[in-house]
Amino acid sequence: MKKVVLVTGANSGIGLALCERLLSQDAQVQLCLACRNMQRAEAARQALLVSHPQAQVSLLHLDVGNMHSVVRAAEEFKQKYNRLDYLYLNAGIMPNPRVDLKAFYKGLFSRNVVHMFATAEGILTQEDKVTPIGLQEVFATNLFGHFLLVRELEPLLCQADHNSLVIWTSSSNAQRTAFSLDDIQHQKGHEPYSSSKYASDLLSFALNRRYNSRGLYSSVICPGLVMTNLTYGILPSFFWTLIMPIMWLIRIFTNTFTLSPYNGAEALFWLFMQKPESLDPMAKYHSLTSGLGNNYTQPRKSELDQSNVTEDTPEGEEHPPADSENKENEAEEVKEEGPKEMTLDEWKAQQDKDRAKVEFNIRKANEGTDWKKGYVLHKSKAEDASADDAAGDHHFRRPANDITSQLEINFGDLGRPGRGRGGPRGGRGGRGATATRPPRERRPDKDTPTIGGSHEYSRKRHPVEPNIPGTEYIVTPDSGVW
Ligand SMILES: NC(=O)C1=CN([C@@H]2O[C@H](COP(=O)(O)OP(=O)(O)OC[C@H]3O[C@@H](n4cnc5c(N)ncnc54)[C@H](OP(=O)(O)O)[C@@H]3O)[C@@H](O)[C@H]2O)C=CC1
Ligand SMILES: CC(C)CCC[C@@H](C)[C@H]1CC[C@H]2C3=C(CC[C@]12C)[C@@]1(C)CCC(=O)[C@@H](C)[C@@H]1CC3
Repeated sequence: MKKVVLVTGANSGIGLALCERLLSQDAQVQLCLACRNMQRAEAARQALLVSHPQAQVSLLHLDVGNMHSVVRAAEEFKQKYNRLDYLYLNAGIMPNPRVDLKAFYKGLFSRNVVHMFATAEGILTQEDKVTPIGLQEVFATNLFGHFLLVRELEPLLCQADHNSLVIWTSSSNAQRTAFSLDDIQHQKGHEPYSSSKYASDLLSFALNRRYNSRGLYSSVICPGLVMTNLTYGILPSFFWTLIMPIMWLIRIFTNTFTLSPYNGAEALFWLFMQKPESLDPMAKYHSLTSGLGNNYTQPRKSELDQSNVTEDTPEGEEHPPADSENKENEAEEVKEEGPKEMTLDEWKAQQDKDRAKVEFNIRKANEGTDWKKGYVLHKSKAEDASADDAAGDHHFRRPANDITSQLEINFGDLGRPGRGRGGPRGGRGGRGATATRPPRERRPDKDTPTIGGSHEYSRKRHPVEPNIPGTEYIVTPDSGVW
């Protein structure tokens, strides 16, 4: 069966490099480039066809920051394809970035210098703006549009005969301190990028909890520091070229300086070759490049749980390069971690120790929430057919200082036009779920009848009550999300 892969933000940078690598790996793959600018998209398609003339590459017009566009694009995609194996949520923006030179200079002479270069923590700010429907642009683009896309493509992602993987291009810049449930779109602060990336990590965790039983898995990656249009927005490209020797030098100390889009796409590409059910829902998969230029992927404990962090950062579980060219990874390079990093194995061991504490920390999602402060992102006329995600809950051990326990993520079902969920049922076999994943169970089909063309968007923010039938995407400052 030919795999169908959808990549957002595929016309440049890491997204385009990923497409190139996917086609080199699997000539049969059906690739769909989802881009907001069709000229740039066509140029990317042509570039891919030069090196892979037989490739099946289609274009999809998608402005992921525009919710109308997302719904339209999803409909178009569903008309064209009847499956979706990999959904790469890669498009992202960092508008008007500024480096705080004072903090940078201070960081240079502190013991956190490597951590600073790996994460840009505390030295990078942005100026955000508001979209026509009243969302913050960074959150709309990096998070909401992608989440809506997942929901709209649910019938293709949740099919009985195969598992699917949603992959978020997150960042090591995702910081818990930048995210607040009291300011869910980071309207008040100056780190919307970091905040939105942290929120995508949270959302990926929630998607796993909700959807693993239906064959949909979600992972987050960090591509490292990569020279793309995004970084050329921070410093001009000639400056980056000028300091490239310094960057190579820094790479000896931090393997997060992947620098080229090819290297940055390593973890995205590596995930393409994994069984979705074998992945760790709490890990962030990092593209890393050693001082000698070798690529590899390493899962690290995500920022979702930063409690119990030690100063020492021994080497973590490390995966070999996804391509055959790079054969050796150096052991010494993993010492570069900053003080907040912890390897996955170390973290798992720590979590096992703290399990009793963890269980005390779980509280009801709805506790103490003020639903009057919520507002509707997207309304549909569909009935909310018992959006109960409790079934999968106990399979996911919650982190010790679990912020996800404070989130209510409303996964009210969308009414589905036409095809409906499922496909041929049963008969997969062979793929055993791992200890970190719930066993896949088929639920009775809860879809409501066709509602084609019935999506409505609220231009105003309406206060809402929780779980109102027919209300789909809810943002509440206190209780979370959608
Ligand atoms: N470069 C880096 O060092 C790092 C990047 N990342 C993440 O990697 C991802 C890819 O970025 P990168 O390749 O670096 O940068 P690029 O700017 O090269 O790529 C971003 C892509 O996203 C697209 N995009 C932006 N906004 C929208 C939108 N509203 N609708 C549809 N597409 C959109 C861009 O399209 P267009 O060409 O039309 O603008 C472009 O194709 C981002 O999510 C970024 O946050 C994470 C960590 C580090
Ligand atoms: C001499 C130098 C190399 C000067 C560069 C200083 C800064 C401009 C960079 C230091 C760390 C970099 C960094 C990012 C941007 C540029 C720096 C702040 C990112 C925030 C880019 C986007 C991401 O998502 C992160 C993973 C990057 C982390 C490191």
